[in-house]
Amino acid sequence: MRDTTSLLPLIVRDLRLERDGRVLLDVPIARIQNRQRNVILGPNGAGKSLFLKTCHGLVPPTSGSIEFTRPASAADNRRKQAMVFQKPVMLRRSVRANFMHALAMAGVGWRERRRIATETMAQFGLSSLADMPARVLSGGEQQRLAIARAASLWPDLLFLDEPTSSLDPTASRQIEDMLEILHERGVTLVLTTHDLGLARRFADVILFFHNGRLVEESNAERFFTAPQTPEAKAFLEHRLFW
Ligand SMILES: Nc1ncnc2c1ncn2[C@@H]1O[C@H](COP(=O)(O)OP(=O)(O)OP(=O)(O)O)[C@@H](O)[C@H]1O
Repeated sequence: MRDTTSLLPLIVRDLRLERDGRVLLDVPIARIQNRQRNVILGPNGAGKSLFLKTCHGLVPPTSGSIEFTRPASAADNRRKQAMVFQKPVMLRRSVRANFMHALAMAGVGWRERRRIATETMAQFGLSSLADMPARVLSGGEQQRLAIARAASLWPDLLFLDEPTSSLDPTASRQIEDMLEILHERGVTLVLTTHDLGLARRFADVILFFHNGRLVEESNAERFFTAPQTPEAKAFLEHRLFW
């Protein structure tokens, strides 16, 4: 049963990430609200992936804070947020075993692991692949497995780095359908993408980055119809380069 006590909103304040004298991230304030579909846009090298990894706790910032409004224990925090990487990491085992391993790592008992794995595979159309070695799946199937595996404990917050990159239109649509299911089940989503079609269809909120700076955080409809900054306007007109 999903725990309905959310950690969110997540508030980012005065976040800076510097490496070798270069400012890679500069985010005075950002808010990830409960149950929203947040899409991070920006040109190559804008800092989108770094922002995700920093919010997820994988990259420590140079300064600033990233805080959940309702802080939980460290163990709860780990269980309540998950991240799917651009290149999914698959164990050299079956699809089912990939689920079982992830659930074991999260401290779920054996009987419960089997039940959750079976249910999650059924929910996301992966049952017929259960005994296939995960490494031989197509790119689209691997991405579906990676998302379903991360979602199997129904985290509060799921970060996804370019979940549809290098997928064909059908596989991309399957991923989008999965994301809609997660949204409907109350998972807050934060994803990066270069697919403006996906962003227009899917996003509630856009966080637009340029040169490491969060230039605009806005309701998605407003972002696409009336961008507030010259950078966002240029980006939407395909005129913004690094
Ligand atoms: N560990 C690191 N150390 C130093 N610089 C880094 C590190 N990781 C990323 N960078 C630099 O930070 C900048 C932002 O990288 P990031 O991967 O976040 O961009 P992005 O917006 O996700 O780009 P893309 O759309 O091309 O994936 C880049 O200039 C990159 O070279």
